[in-house]
Amino acid sequence: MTSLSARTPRFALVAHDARKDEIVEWVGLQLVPLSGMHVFSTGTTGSLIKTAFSELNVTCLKSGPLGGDQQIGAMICQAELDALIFFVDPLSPMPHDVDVKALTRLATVYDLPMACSRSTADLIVDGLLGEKTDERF
Ligand SMILES: O=C(CO)COP(=O)(O)O
Repeated sequence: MTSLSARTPRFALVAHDARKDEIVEWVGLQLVPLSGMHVFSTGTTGSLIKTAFSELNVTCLKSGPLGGDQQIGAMICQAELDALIFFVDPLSPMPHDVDVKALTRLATVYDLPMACSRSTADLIVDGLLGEKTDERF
């Protein structure tokens, strides 16, 4: 087993419009651990996070409806991510619903730690940075 310090954890952070304020707030609460990670994000979510926390290492992909969800899905297939934090809006129809479903499906297929809520996102951060029993690091 390699140690966590062997490489920087890579997190994808994504939120639908109704939950963008929530993900920015969550990032603020997890700023210390996230500072040691490489963050990938869909376009609009990533810009908001970058604006709020310029000290974070954030790579912005395409906006979700323009292919950003699919870019993150491709990263999952290529084992380029360690976790997906995806604050989904369960109450609104989405024009790119198929992309949303494909993304969560791929996270499941590849057994990638995925959180759609703050409490689970906290558990993932704690789990990945706590005592390591996970051979992915
Ligand atoms: O739509 C999204 C995820 O499905 C998020 O995309 P944005 O961060 O570009 O709004």
